[in-house]
Parts: sequence; C-alpha cells; structure tokens
Amino acid sequence: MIPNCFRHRHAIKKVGRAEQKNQSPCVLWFTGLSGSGKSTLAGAVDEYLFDLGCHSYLMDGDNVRYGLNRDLALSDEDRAENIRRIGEVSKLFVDAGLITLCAFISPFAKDRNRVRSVLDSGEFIEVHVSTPLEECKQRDPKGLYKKALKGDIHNFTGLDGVYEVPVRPEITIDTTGSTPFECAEVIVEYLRNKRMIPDMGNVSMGM
Ligand SMILES: Nc1ncnc2c1ncn2[C@@H]1O[C@H](COP(=O)(O)OS(=O)(=O)O)[C@@H](OP(=O)(O)O)[C@H]1O
Ligand SMILES: Nc1ncnc2c1ncn2[C@@H]1O[C@H](COP(=O)(O)OP(=O)(O)O)[C@@H](O)[C@H]1O
Repeated sequence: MIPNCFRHRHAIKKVGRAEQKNQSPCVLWFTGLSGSGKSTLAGAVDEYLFDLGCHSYLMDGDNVRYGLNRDLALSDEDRAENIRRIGEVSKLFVDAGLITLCAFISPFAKDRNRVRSVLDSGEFIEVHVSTPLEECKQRDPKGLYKKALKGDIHNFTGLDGVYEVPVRPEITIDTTGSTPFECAEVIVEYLRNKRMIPDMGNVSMGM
C-alpha cells in the first residue's frame, strides 16, 4: 500500500488482449551460465515465434544493462534488483498479451522464484540452459572466462560466483552439440503441447 496512490481498473483486460493475439501470454525465463546459450537460444525462439505469427518480445541481460538497469552492477544485491525489475516488466508484458522471453543468468533461486510468484499460475516457464561449465569456458564468446580466470573479473558466475541450479524447471536444455534452431524447436513444441500457441505447423530457418 502506497499512501495516496490508488489502483485504476482499466476496461481492457489481460484475457481480452490474449484472445486478440490468439495465444496464452507467459514468460519464458532462460537461466544459466555465461556462454550457455541463453541469448542465442532466446533469440532463435523469438524468431521462430515471429515467423509463426505469434506476438513475443525478448529482454536480454546485456541489453537491459545498457538502459533500464544501467545503474546496477554485478554484486549479489544488484543482481537481485536486476531480476526484481525484470520480473515486474515481464508482468506488464504478460498483461499486454505477449510471450515474453527473458535471458538472464539469474543465479539465485530466490530471485527467480520471486518472479514466478508475481505472475499467475502457469505463466512462468523456467528454462534451465544447462550447458556444462567446461563447454561454456571453451566457447567463451566474450572472452570473459579468460579474464575471470586471470583474476580480472571477480564474483564470476560458475567460477568464484554462485549459480544455484533450478530444482524443478519446466524445461532443461543443454545446447552442446545441437543447433540453436533444434533447441528452439523443443521450446516451441512445449508451448504447442500446452496449447499456449496454436498448432500452425513448423517453420524453416537458416540456422
Ligand atoms: N561477474 C560476472 N559474472 C557473470 N557475468 C558477468 C560478470 N561480469 C560481467 N558479466 C556479463 O554480464 C552479463 C550478466 O548479466 P545478467 O543481467 O544476465 O546477470 S544477472 O542475472 O543479474 O546475474 C553476462 O552476460 P551473459 O554472458 O550473456 O550471460 C556477462 O556478459
Ligand atoms: N544450440 C545452441 N544454442 C545456443 N548457443 C549455441 C548453440 N550451439 C552453439 N552455441 C554458441 O554458444 C554461444 C552462446 O553465447 P550466448 O548466447 O551469448 O550465451 P549466454 O547468453 O548464455 O551468455 C554462442 O557463441 C553460440 O553461437
């Protein structure tokens, strides 16, 4: 309760927006180590959904840190605030009827569970991108593991920083040895099976 602030009840509701878009809005929450494939995979799912005519939007850790969360660093406290804010933004996007894709390391179970708790039942779909640390280190797409192992970055997730593995994620996907498109198909199939998107056949992408 905030003093002197009152909630407005607007005429157009989440259910109406979802019906108009012919889909069940939800949050696909990609969590995993740096280099596990969160951004690449979330991007592939976003493209797949776009080509199917679904309405989605992708929020990515690195990008959000250039704008909305530019005041936050990577201390444990700032990471918690990062995820809290993204959780609230995701709730707004779900209210707008969108399939919302979030790609954040989100190392702490408490922070991920808080996002789950601000959404309605079934709306939070936790996708653990479980690619092993050794594979992530080998990929090292941004050269961050190299820097962290040299001691130039501290509290690096998976090395000297904590990553709490999800206990009961809706989806677990190790991207080792598969293409982003193959991994994206697994996630789109999950949405189809749950009847969250219409069954409109497959798309073919040059990935
Ligand atoms: N100490 C440390 N540990 C892990 N990652 C680090 C660190 N410092 C910078 N980076 C880079 O910041 C990106 C993490 O941003 P996130 O918003 O996803 O992190 S978090 O969810 O708030 O923990 C992360 O993005 P990804 O590599 O895409 O995962 C890194 O590029
Ligand atoms: N099946 C796959 N899905 C996602 N990324 C993959 C896959 N196979 C290989 N990769 C590579 O792994 C790296 C993942 O980087 P990125 O998506 O930035 O990870 P994260 O967002 O988790 O830090 C990229 O270089 C990507 O090309």
